Amino acid sequence: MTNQAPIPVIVNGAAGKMGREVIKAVAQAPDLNLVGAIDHSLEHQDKDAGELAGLSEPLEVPITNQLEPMLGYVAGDRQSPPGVIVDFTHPDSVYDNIRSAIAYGIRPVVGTTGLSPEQIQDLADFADKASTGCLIIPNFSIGMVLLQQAAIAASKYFDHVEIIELHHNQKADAPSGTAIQTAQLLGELGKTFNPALVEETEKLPGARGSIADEGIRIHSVRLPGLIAHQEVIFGAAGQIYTLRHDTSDRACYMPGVLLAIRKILALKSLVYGLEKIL
Ligand SMILES: NC(=O)C1=CN([C@@H]2O[C@H](COP(=O)(O)OP(=O)(O)OC[C@H]3O[C@@H](n4cnc5c(N)ncnc54)[C@H](OP(=O)(O)O)[C@@H]3O)[C@@H](O)[C@H]2O)C=CC1
Ligand SMILES: O=C(O)C1=N[C@H](C(=O)O)C[C@H](O)C1
Repeated sequence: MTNQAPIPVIVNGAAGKMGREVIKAVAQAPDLNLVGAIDHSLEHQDKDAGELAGLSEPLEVPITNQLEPMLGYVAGDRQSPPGVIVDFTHPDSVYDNIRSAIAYGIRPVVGTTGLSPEQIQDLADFADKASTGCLIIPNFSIGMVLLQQAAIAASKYFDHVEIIELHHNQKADAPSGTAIQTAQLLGELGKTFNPALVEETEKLPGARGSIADEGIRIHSVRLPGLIAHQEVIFGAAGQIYTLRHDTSDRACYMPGVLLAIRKILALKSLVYGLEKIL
C-alpha cells in the first residue's frame, strides 16, 4: 500500500441493487473514498448512503439526485487523485451520464448495460479526444470472463452454438449485455456459425431467439427467482458441450468493480470488457 491519497469515488444508481453493493465494497476499501452517492429517485434523497446500503454505521454521504454539481465538486478537488464515477443505473440514462462525467474529467466505470454499438463508438471518440479513461464492462465477474475464454477455445472446433441468458424479471434490457459481448467475442474469430440445414419457419415470432454476430442466436429468459445466468451451448454430430455460469450473490461483481476503479486512472481512452484489464 502506498501513501497516496485515496481515490474519490461517486456511485450513480446508489439505491439500486448493484449501487448498494458497490457502496459497501468502496466503503470497505482503504484506498478508496466514497465522496458522492447519486440516485434519481426522490424517495431516497438525503438518506445516508451507508445506511441505505445496509452498513451498521452511517458514511455521512447523503444521496443526491444532482449529478452535474457532484461531478463539478469532485473535479474541483485538486488535492486528491482524479475522481471515478461507478454507474449502475439504466440504459436510458447511462449514455448521458458517461458524457457528463468525461466532460468534467471524472473517469466512468460503467456496469450499466444496454448501450448501442453506435453509442459506445461515440463515447470512445469522446474519451479519446478528452484523453480520459472510460471502462465499459458488461460483466464484472471473473467466472464470466473464464466462460467466455472457454467458449472462444471451443468455437475453434464447433460450428454450431447458441446462447441462453437467464435473468431476474426486473431487468430492463434484453438480450443481456453479457450475451451480446459473448456473441461479439465469438463473432470476432472470423467464422460464421450455424449454417442453415433446412428452411426454418417461426410459427411464433421470436421462437428461435435473436440473431447476433455471425449467426449466433441469443435466447433471453426472465423469471423471479433468477439473478444472472448464462449458457453457451455448442453442438456437433453426436455431442453437446455446455458452458454455464451462475451468480447467486451480486457480491461476485465487486472484485471486478474495485479492480476497474483502481486501473482506470492509468487509462487515456475507452476500454470495453473486464478481460482487457485483468
Ligand atoms: N456489468 C455487470 O457486471 C452488471 C451489470 N448490471 C447492470 O447494471 C444496471 C443496474 O442494475 P441493477 O442495480 O440490478 O438495477 P436496479 O434497478 O436495482 O438499480 C438501478 C438504479 O438506477 C436508478 N435509475 C433507473 N432509471 C434511471 C434513470 N433513467 N436515470 C438515473 N437513474 C436511474 C434506479 O432508480 P429507481 O429504481 O428509483 O428507478 C436504481 O436506483 C443494469 O443495466 C444491469 O444490467 C447488473 C449487474 C452486474
Ligand atoms: O441486469 C443484471 O442483473 C445483469 N446485467 C448484466 C448484463 O446485462 O449482462 C450483467 C449480469 O448479467 C447481470
